[in-house]
Amino acid sequence: MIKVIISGFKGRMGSTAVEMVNNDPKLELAALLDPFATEKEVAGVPVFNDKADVLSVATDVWVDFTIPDVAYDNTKFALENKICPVVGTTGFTEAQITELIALSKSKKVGGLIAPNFAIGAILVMEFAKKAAQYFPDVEIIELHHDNKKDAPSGTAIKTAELIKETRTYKKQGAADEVESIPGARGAEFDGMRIHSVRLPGLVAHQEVIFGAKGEGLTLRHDSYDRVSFMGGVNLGIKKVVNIDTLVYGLEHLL
Ligand SMILES: NC(=O)C1=CN([C@@H]2O[C@H](COP(=O)(O)OP(=O)(O)OC[C@H]3O[C@@H](n4cnc5c(N)ncnc54)[C@H](OP(=O)(O)O)[C@@H]3O)[C@@H](O)[C@H]2O)C=CC1
Ligand SMILES: O=C(O)C1=N[C@H](C(=O)O)C[C@H](O)C1
Repeated sequence: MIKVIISGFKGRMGSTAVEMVNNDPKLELAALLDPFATEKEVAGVPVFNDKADVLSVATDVWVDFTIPDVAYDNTKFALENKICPVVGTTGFTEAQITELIALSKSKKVGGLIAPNFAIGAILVMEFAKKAAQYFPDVEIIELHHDNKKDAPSGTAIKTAELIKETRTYKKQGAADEVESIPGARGAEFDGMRIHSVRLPGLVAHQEVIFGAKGEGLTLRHDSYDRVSFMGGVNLGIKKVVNIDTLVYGLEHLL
């Protein structure tokens, strides 16, 4: 039985993860964390407001769906206390990820930071990396619900990072292009462009559009429901307890 703590358990993803853990007989919900929670327990599971108090119960895996400002500290705290982090919260910097990987290696604790847990999103990233070898002109459009705090999405950043590995650098668009409204061409990452759409009704969606002479290629993934992320979270929880380093991206555990 793997004992799990869920940080951010009242949020959209945290509450879906609680349901997933409760429905898996191989997992046990051992603790819940939210600094603003007033209840002391939920169905017999202790609720903590302060992460230091989580250490009063035995836990193997720390699932984190909170906010960028606290997820880095939470992940560091979990690793330092030999709890394997499975982190979906986005907004980590490259330097933070590098530092956390080094910490995990020194502590010999497994972990996962995954900007996206949906298998279709992982496949789009992999296909995009492959396509960028042949199509250096690419724009990423990510579309999310209007309560999302970070932009661009963690998935869009990771997609751009993977594309960068195979794409020959190119500053896209006309050399003399002008933005008559600032931001019209989106964010620039290594010469390619990322656009963020926020609308009520959306969940999580991404298009990677490649263009070349006389042809185009569009890769699209849609998460219509947060249940789409739960297979990946479940797999992450079960895998991190058997590895001794933190990895960035679910693809490393598939
Ligand atoms: N990797 C993936 O596949 C996915 C990742 N995400 C990412 O997960 C994160 C959460 O998304 P979502 O669930 O939609 O957001 P929500 O705003 O619904 O949930 C975040 C929760 O964290 C709580 N919180 C704030 N501070 C703390 C803290 N210090 N400790 C514990 N909990 C805290 C918030 O409480 P309060 O509201 O009271 O402030 C809220 O309940 C985002 O970064 C998002 O990008 C989302 C979907 C999929
Ligand atoms: O905030 C969200 O909702 C999502 N966040 C992740 C991201 O930033 O990529 C994953 C998914 O897109 C949903």
